[in-house]
Amino acid sequence: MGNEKVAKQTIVVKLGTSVLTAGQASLNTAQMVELVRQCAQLKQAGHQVVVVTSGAVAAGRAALGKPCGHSLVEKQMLAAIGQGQLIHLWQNLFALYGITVAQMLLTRADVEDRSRYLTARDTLTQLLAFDVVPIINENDAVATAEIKVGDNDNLSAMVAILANADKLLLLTDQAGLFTADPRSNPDAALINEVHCITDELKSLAGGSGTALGTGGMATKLQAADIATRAGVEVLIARGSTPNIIAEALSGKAPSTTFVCFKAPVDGRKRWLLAGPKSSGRITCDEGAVTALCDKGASLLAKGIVALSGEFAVGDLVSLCDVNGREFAKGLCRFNHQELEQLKGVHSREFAALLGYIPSNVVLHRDDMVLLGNEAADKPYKTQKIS
Ligand SMILES: Nc1ncnc2c1ncn2[C@@H]1O[C@H](COP(=O)(O)OP(=O)(O)O)[C@@H](O)[C@H]1O
Ligand SMILES: N[C@@H](CCC(=O)OP(=O)(O)O)C(=O)O
Repeated sequence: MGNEKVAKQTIVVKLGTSVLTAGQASLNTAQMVELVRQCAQLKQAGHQVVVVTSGAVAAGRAALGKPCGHSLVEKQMLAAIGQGQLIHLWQNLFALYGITVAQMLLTRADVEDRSRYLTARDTLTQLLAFDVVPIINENDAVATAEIKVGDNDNLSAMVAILANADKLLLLTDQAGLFTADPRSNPDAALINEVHCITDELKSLAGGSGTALGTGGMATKLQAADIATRAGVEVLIARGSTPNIIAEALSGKAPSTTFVCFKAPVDGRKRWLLAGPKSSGRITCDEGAVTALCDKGASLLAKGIVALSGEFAVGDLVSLCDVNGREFAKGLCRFNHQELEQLKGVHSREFAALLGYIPSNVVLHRDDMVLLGNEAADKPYKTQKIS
């Protein structure tokens, strides 16, 4: 950080199991001490820090000392054992720097529901205002399949949106995203800058190469996709590199930066990006895509070509062009049965077809967020690292 004046930023630091265990079966305290020192340095430089921590399952496994953790319920039990140990450790380590920490355990349900999202956001904001470092993990012990995020990469993107963060730093056991998994491809090149998360890029990202990690690079790309769309810059870097937090943020260490071209979105539109899952898909004709993307219009039934999925009034749906590219999402004012009758139809015919007119538009502009994922000519740049 040096002594140079930097604008105060909110930085979310996600610490994967791979970093916290340094490749061993239990938490590596020396590594955690070093990461806390670096977070304290960030705060010293005037930034706000939020930590998204993995490692509860690893800590629980070591504490129990019996072979287990293959089934979901066993993993949940291990997380319940390990979470207490994990937060206790963070609390003691941050206390060495006079920093108070707070624990927040979240599931998808906490961000899906708008009022719960606002509560989590307000708590987080309040903690930061009081100079506390929030330490966040998924509430694994109670996270059923329906409500779990499932991996801390996606969770950290949601947290970055909740915290209105400037940057999300994903620290892992690799220097970033490579053109192939470096564990099995030693010639793989580091991708140092990503401009657009394309299907080609997604195909380069494999799962976790270890028994303890969840999701590998695939979930880190999903996280980068969500966070950059909300205006948060995302970096992936190796957590064990000396002074990595400052070095990655200043662009001095090898890393992958997901450049954010989108202006930050506000309020409800941030929640639309972080919170609800899409329940259906609406395919729009070319005219509708242009009207929505370039002219600030709302979606009319006339521009709908096809639909899929089952959704109720107020559910989140994805809007796609005729090539299947998702370009927006938002809250639909009709259910799927109604829309099946109304697609391609002018609103003046709604009353005759339905017997009532719930709304003249299918998706109002205010309830919609554009994803801005135009195909880029050069989606990424690679770099040789020694
Ligand atoms: N294209 C890729 N570039 C870098 N790492 C990759 C790639 N594909 C898969 N991986 C794997 O992703 C792993 C990191 O993810 P993960 O194990 O989930 O770590 P963490 O616990 O830090 O979230 C790496 O150890 C690597 O084996
Ligand atoms: N919530 C889990 C971690 C889940 C997860 O995504 O792990 P990782 O891929 O190591 O970041 C735990 O605390 O063990």
